[in-house]
Amino acid sequence: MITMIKTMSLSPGMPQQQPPPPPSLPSQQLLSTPSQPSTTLPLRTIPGSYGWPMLGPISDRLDYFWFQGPETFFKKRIEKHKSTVFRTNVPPSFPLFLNVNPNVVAVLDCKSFAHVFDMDLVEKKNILVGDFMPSVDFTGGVRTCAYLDTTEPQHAKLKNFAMDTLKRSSKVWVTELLANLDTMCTTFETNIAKKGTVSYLIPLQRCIFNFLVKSLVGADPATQPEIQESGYAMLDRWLALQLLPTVHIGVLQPLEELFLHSFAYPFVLVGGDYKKLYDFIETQGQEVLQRGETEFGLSKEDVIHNLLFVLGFNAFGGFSVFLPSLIAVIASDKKGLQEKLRNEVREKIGSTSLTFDSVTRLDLVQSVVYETLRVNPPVPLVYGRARKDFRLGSYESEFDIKKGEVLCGYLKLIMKDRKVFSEPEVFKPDRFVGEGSRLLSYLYWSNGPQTGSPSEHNKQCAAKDYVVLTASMIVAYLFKRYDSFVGDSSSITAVEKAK
Ligand code: HEM
Repeated sequence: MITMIKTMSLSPGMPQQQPPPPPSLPSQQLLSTPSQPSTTLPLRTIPGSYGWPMLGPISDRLDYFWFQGPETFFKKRIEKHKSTVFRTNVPPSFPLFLNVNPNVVAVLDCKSFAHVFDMDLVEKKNILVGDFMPSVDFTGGVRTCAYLDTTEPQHAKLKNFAMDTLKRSSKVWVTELLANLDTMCTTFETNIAKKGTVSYLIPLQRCIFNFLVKSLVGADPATQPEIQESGYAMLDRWLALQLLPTVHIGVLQPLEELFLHSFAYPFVLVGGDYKKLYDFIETQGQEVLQRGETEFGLSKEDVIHNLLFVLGFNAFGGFSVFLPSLIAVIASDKKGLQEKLRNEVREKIGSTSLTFDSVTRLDLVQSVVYETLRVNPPVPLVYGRARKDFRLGSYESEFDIKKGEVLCGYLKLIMKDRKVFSEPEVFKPDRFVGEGSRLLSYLYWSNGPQTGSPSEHNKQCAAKDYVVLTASMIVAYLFKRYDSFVGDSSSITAVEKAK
């Protein structure tokens, strides 16, 4: 099986593996363990403020969603405060989010953000998308794994269940992924021949949905035509209603502000869809349900709601955002990247079949996947709440953090940290090849370093390695099938089949 997938257990409360010093940092600036502050850095009051009650949060919200957009919002404040650590508000906020506290301490460099991985310092209860939490009605009244802190006993059970489900699914995962890629490519080849340009977003989502349901649930969507036909769209609607108050769309202002960011939409609008998906898993996922109940001591309801969350939110949601950005990087290339990828795939894989082991030999393919995750992290914001008072260090200063304060990391800027990544704004396909693999300690897309190991004692993505291997396999598949292809993040305009 996959040699990369390790489940090294850390003892409870033990800080996560610390990253080595960034390659471009002089030795006197080595990263100290977050919980052991360096003695040489000056103590500074955290710059920035939350502004007047109500007015501060509204003004920040309008900047974030409308006038600046998230990336400029954070960049401008780094410049203003001359610090990668500062106080600000993040949406959602007033008027109709009265119980949500928008105040956060932004941590926007690799060193200060790494404190969020230290479960001694940071609590992760109900903080997946910030202080705002979508109603538990969306998950059958159950707080699913991603909303649980590591100190809650249910977290260990559910995380172990998720990792076990992934491990067991790995054989089916590959065959199902490849079979569904065949179907998807055949569909859009036919459509390109007819229409010239095709949008691949729906075929791609169908492909992701089918292979994930077969792999994670062990069920065939084809047994229920409505699930096969519309299961992916049901998940899209369910995801959208939960996340709308926090997501920047940037095309409909000011309507977006009034109708999408001002209140939370009720579950009832997608209740029918959710019930259909729940019933499908209950009737078709007997084996995985039984394992959850007998081996992990979970109730049937906990298993189904958590499976649906892992399937729909973590896996389907994550891949639906990530894969179009990966395809866009490759399909829009004009600098010879396709040729290099094609050569690597054909030299190292040739006509042999694709396996998780064989794609780990594709250094450039994997580096392109890592670089896409660095430049376009699919989950851009990660939060944590201080478990106790502690001192947090950036490269230049230290700051006192008080128990209960929320730390907010915007990964798109964190992984462009100049002290770690040279020419951070540039997409360098081979950044992580050879010596560059040292940088994997600073690739944080999974809520932990790429060199770390997800476990019940931390909150790192259970599928950290599966995501990279799956994406690498898709790239390898495309270059076995095509000599080249042209397109962007939503459509393909031309494909040249392998000769
Ligand atoms: C491109 C795809 C994916 C991305 C970008 C992604 C990203 C993430 C991130 C950032 C977190 C941490 C969130 C936080 O605590 O702030 C997370 C957690 C998690 N992910 Fe993924 N994920 C992906 C795919 C998957 C898949 C395929 C699975 C399937 C099992 C999965 C299972 C989980 C679970 C169970 C957690 C919760 C971990 C915990 O509570 O300790 N993810 N994911």
